[in-house]
Amino acid sequence: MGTLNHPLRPGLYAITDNRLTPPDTLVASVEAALAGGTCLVQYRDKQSTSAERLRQATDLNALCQRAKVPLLINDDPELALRIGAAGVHLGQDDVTLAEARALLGPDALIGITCHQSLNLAEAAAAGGASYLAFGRFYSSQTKPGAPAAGPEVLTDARQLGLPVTAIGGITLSNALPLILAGADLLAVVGGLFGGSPNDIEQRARQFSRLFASHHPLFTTPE
Ligand SMILES: Cc1ncc(COP(=O)(O)OP(=O)(O)O)c(N)n1
Ligand SMILES: Cc1ncsc1CCOP(=O)(O)O
Ligand SMILES: [Mg+2]
Repeated sequence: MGTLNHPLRPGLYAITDNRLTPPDTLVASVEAALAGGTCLVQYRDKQSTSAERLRQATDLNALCQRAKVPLLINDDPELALRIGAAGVHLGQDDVTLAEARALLGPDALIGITCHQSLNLAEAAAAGGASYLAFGRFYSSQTKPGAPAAGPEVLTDARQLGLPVTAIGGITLSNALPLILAGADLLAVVGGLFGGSPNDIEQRARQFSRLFASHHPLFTTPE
């Protein structure tokens, strides 16, 4: 996964969601996910007002900084810049990678959605992306219309030398084939934050254990 000095560690990538992590439970839910070994967090919120997004992202950034885990903001490089988040995740219809890189600078983490396309991944790698995201791999209640992908793209994308992320309908029951196919990060919404909030830490820990057992570069944080 990437080079030795790359700040991204392999493991669970927790993504928030208005429905499953509403404002009143957002911080506690992410705190539980971090306690279970989550190694990357994305604030993804397409419904709240700008003021609410600013407050929630600020709270999450403080939490993630304490845990020494990068926080990325979905879609919104300006919000990432404003709160000093580690970076952004961008899709093919969002602000371009070049614009985000110009705004956030060389050290920002910028992840790019590549759906199931190695061509999109090559373009993202050439443009300076920090990781490549593929999916959806399974049916997803969070984003049902996302284009489908198969695990072979994860294997093929490893040749590009960047961390490879899988997303879409991932649960503890279907995660392992994606790690074995080459995923460095599993980006999860429903499979982590769906179900009982009391079990978020335990679910995160079980995802982390899958990486510990099956990913060659998995390390536990200091
Ligand atoms: C890790 C990760 N991968 C893919 C996405 C999807 O991004 P995008 O295609 O821009 O869709 P939205 O999330 O904005 O609906 C993601 N957010 N994170
Ligand atoms: C944002 C996104 N992009 C592709 S699938 C997806 C949703 C992931 O959520 P879930 O883990 O609940 O399927
Ligand atoms: Mg987007």
